[in-house]
Amino acid sequence: SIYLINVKYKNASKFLGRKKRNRATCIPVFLPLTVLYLLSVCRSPAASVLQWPPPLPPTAHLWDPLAVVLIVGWITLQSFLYLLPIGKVSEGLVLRDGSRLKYPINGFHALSITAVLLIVCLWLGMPHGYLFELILPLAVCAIGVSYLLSMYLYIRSFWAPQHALSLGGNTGNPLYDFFMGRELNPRIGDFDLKYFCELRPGLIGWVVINLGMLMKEVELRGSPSLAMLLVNGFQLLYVTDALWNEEAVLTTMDIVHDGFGFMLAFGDLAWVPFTYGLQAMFLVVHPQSLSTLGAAGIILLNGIGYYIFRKSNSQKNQFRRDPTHKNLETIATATGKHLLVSGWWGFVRHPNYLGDLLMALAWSLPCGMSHILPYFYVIYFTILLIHREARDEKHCRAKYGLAWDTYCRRVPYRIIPYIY
Ligand SMILES: NC(=O)C1=CN([C@@H]2O[C@H](COP(=O)(O)OP(=O)(O)OC[C@H]3O[C@@H](n4cnc5c(N)ncnc54)[C@H](OP(=O)(O)O)[C@@H]3O)[C@@H](O)[C@H]2O)C=CC1
Ligand SMILES: CC(C)=CCC[C@@H](C)[C@H]1CC=C2C3=C(CC[C@@]21C)[C@@]1(C)CC[C@H](O)C(C)(C)[C@@H]1CC3
Repeated sequence: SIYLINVKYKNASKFLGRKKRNRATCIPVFLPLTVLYLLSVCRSPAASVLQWPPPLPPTAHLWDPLAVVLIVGWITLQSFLYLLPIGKVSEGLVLRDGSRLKYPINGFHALSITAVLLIVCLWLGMPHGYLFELILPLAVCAIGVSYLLSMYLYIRSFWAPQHALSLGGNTGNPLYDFFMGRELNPRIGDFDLKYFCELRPGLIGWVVINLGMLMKEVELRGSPSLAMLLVNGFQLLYVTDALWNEEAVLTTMDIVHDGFGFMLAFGDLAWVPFTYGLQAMFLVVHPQSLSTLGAAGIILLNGIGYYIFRKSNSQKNQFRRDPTHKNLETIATATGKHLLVSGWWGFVRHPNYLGDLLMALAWSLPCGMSHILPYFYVIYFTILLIHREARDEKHCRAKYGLAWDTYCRRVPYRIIPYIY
């Protein structure tokens, strides 16, 4: 059947829609430009995405050798921390050839050591707020690294055995495959490139950049604003949670199904660190005053979102690791696996997405209602999760057949109860 799957995907390029091909050609150009555009608009006084002409920076502002040193140094530091023999080692899901890969679970250690190093550097007088000035060259450099990495990944995939290739990124159409990623789990020795990029340099880099924006605000106004503290606190909680629960990432779609290509390399190394924290950068140039009551409401919203996100993700992970763990109602599927139909997964079909979206909204609200730009993350994330939900639904219907249809009848709403 694996042979048939491979034949099917070899022929797929013939049938790959023109729309999909065009999208795969445009996105590697369009998305990096979007990052630079958003950063430039965010720093401009008007911060309006509709202003014409757009506030494009002169090319000289896009390049700084210091940015190259910082990005290369940062990735080297995170690689070194990844390789430290601390924490446990966990096994991923069973692969098509029946084997299971081993992954180090030391992300939280990496975050803690990075935090200590950062505190020492700040204590020694490092001007961390300078990240605000350097943000465009840093983004350009991170985009460059993600291009180089994706090209390396694409080329090396031709030496990978058939069973190590992803199904979705193996169509024979070079641009589409470059974008989606041909190889599923590219490794250099034991170093897993996809797993490393997904959780380390970009995710930790995101909160380090946020801290830089907070320091810049202190430089400009003497102390951090309540809005800035909330944005930094919420996003730090999100990143800490991801690294504390690092093992759970081994069962996400990206690790299990998706190849490692431009989409994930760029997403992990450039998109996440430079667009997920736009709110903090916005606050440096556009300070907001926030009432105590307003702040309390936003903290409550983030708390509810986080509770739903964490509880639902943990419930599914525990259930997948030990199906007898709790007395939850389930339905049997032909694969031998069960689907939860009670608890969080009986509330909506993607309770974890609902929690994530509530948090996303709470990250933007401290920036006030005057601009759309700080709401970029909520808008993008809603689109991403709707698309992701549809993709997952397709996978699950193909895998579980009638049992999935029964689940959908029992739990009719996808993400938001009574709405979607
Ligand atoms: N901040 C960001 O940029 C992003 C964050 N995320 C977050 O990452 C997390 C993981 O998301 P993602 O990987 O997309 O998907 P999920 O963690 O929701 O996993 C979907 C899988 O869960 C299993 N499943 C679905 N329904 C049930 C059920 N009723 N009972 C038991 N198992 C079920 C199925 O896999 P199987 O049956 O094979 O186990 C399905 O393929 C989410 O919290 C999401 O919000 C995701 C993308 C981007
Ligand atoms: C526009 C573009 C290039 C999109 C690429 C999508 C990626 C940015 C996201 C796909 C899935 C992701 C996940 C996280 C970060 C964003 C990407 C890489 C994640 C690591 C964030 C923290 C969460 O707790 C998580 C571990 C569940 C999550 C996993 C998926």
